[in-house]
Amino acid sequence: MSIIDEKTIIEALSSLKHPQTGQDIVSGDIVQGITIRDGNVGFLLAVHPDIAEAFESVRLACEERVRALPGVLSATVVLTAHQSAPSMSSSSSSSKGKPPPDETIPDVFNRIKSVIAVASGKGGVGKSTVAVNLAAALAQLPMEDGKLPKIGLLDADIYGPSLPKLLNVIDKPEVDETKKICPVERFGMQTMSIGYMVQEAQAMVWRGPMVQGALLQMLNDVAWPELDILVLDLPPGTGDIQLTIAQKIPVTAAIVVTTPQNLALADVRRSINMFEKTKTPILGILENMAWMSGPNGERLHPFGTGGGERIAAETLIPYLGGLVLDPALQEAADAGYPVNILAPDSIATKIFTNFAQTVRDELNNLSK
Ligand SMILES: Nc1ncnc2c1ncn2[C@@H]1O[C@H](COP(=O)(O)OP(=O)(O)OP(=O)(O)O)[C@@H](O)[C@H]1O
Repeated sequence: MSIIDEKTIIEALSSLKHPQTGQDIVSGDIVQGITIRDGNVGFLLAVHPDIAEAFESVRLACEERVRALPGVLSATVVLTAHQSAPSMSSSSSSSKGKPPPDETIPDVFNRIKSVIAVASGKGGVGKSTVAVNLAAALAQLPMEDGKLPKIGLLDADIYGPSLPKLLNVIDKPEVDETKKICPVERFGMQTMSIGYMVQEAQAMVWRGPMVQGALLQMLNDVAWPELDILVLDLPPGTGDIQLTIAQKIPVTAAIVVTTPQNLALADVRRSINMFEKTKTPILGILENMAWMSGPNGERLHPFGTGGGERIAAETLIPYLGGLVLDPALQEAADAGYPVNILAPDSIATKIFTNFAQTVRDELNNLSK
C-alpha cells in the first residue's frame, strides 16, 4: 500500500476555497496540525467563530478529498473556532465570549439511555481517573436482569486527552463500511478519544484555541452502538467549551470531582453553576484523595477531614463520598488498566464498585 505524506495532503486541499474570501485554504493558514498515523489522517481548520458554520461544507470536502487519496484509511478534520482566526464578518466583535453558533444535538443520543458527565472546576484533581474507573466499575456491575450493561466512555477533554494513556490504546481506531470511526473496545467498554486520532505532541495545537465541533464530531462521526450509560470525561474548568458541551449534549446527570487540596468553594461553585444553567441534575460531589490507608489499616487524612461534607452542605449538593489515595490507582493508570482489572481486591476497586452502584441507583431514580 502506498504511504501518504503531508505534501500530498496539502496538494489535495490546495484547490479548496474559503467560502467568503475565495482564497485557497492552504495559503490562508487555515489548515493546521496535520497528523498522519498509519494512513489515518487528522488536521484542524482554524477559523473565526463567525464563519464556522459556513465552513462545515469545506470541512466535509476536506475529509472527502483526503479519504480519496491512495494510502489513506481515514480522515478526521476538525473545525476549531478561535477568536483570533481571520474573519470576514463585520460583526466579529459582537460575538466575543459567546458560545459557538448552535448546532443540533447529535442523533447518537437516541441510542444512549443515560449520559453521566464527570467534571471538575480545576485540572489535575483526578477527574479522568474517576471517569475511567467509574465507567469500568459500571461495566462490571450486572443489571437487574443479570446482564452486564453496555458502557461507553468518551474523553471530551480535547485539550489534553487522557484515554490513550489510561487505557493503553496505541492502535488507531478502525473505520467501518459507512466510513464511521469504530469506538475502541477496552475492558468491556466502548471508548473514544481525540487522542486516538491525534498524536500527543499535536495536543499542543488544541491548547489555547477554543475547539468547536470536535466533540460533536466524536459523537456524529463515531459508530456508537446502543449504550446503557455513556460516561463523559469533560475538560477541566468551567469556560465556554464546557458550557457548550453541557448545552449541546443531553447530560442525564453530572458528578463534580474535587480534592481536599482544591476545596475552594468558588471552583466547585462554578462547576455547579454551569450545570444549573443547563438544568442538569448533579448527582453529587466526589472528594478524591480524601484519605489513605495507614500501616495498620487505619484511615489517615493527610489533607484534613470534613472539607468535602462542608462544601456539600454549603452548596446543597449531595456528598458522594471520599475516594482513597491508593497507589494501586496510580499503578493501574500507569499500566493502562482500570483498577478493577489490575487490582480487583484493592480498596479503590471496592470504592468504585460502591460508587458505580450509587450512580446506577440514582439514574434509576431520575428515570422514574
Ligand atoms: N485517588 C488517587 N490515588 C492515587 N493516584 C491518583 C488518585 N487520583 C488521581 N491520581 C493520579 O493523579 C494524577 C492526575 O489524575 P488525572 O489525570 O485523573 O487528573 P485530571 O483531573 O483528569 O487531570 P486533567 O487536568 O488532565 O484533566 C494521575 O497520575 C492519577 O493516576
